[in-house]
Amino acid sequence: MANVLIAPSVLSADFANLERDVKMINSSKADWFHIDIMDGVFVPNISFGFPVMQAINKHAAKPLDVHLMIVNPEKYIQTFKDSGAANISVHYEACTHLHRTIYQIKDVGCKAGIAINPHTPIHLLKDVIKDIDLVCMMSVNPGFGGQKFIEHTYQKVRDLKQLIQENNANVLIEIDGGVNEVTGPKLVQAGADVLVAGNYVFSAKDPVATIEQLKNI
Ligand SMILES: O=C(CO)[C@H](O)[C@H](O)COP(=O)(O)O
Repeated sequence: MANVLIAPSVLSADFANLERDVKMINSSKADWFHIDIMDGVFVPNISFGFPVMQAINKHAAKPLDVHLMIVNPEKYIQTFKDSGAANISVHYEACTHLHRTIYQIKDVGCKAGIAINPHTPIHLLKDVIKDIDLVCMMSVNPGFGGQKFIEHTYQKVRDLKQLIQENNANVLIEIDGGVNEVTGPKLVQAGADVLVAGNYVFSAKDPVATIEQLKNI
C-alpha cells in the first residue's frame, strides 16, 4: 500500500464551526492541515488571513501546510511561520526571485514548496528542483474549492516524478484540486505523495471515514 499523505483543505470547512472541524481533522487519519491563503489579486477570491490561521493553529494537532495564492509572498514568510506554518508553498507564477524566496522559507525553519498553476510546465522547475521539499501541483485553476479536476494532471505528475528522479531530488508531489475517490487512486498510481482534499472531505456525510478512505489508497 502506498503511504500517501492526506491534507484536508480547511477552505471547505464550516468557518462558523472551525474549532469543531479542526478537531475532526485531529481525530482523523489526516496527516496535515492544508491552509489556502488567497489575496484577491493573484487569484479572484479572498479566503482568510493571519488571525484565522492562528486560531486554527491553536487547536491543530498536525502540521499546517500553507499554500500562498498571493502576490509578493516574500513579504509575509516570517509572519506565516510565526502563525504556525510547517510548510510554505509559494506560486512559481507569483515570484520574481523564486530561488531567494525558497531560501527565505528555509531560513525561517519551514519546508519550502512551489505551487504551479495548471498551465505551468514541469520543465520550468528544473533549476530549483534540488532546492525544494514539495511541489503543490494545481489540478484546478486556483481560487475556489469544489472545481472539476483537470485530466492533464496525471501526465504532469509522471513528468514531475521523472524530473525528481533524474535529479536525485527529495521532493514530495502534492496534488491540489478535485481530489476524490476516482482521481485519488489514479494520482497515487501516477506518483503523487500528498493529496489535498477540500470539498470531497467536507461535503461527505462522514468526513473522518472519507479521509480514511483516501489514506487507504
Ligand atoms: O487551493 C485550492 C483552491 O485554490 C483548494 O485547496 C483546492 O481547490 C481543494 O479544493 P477541492 O478539493 O474542493 O477541489
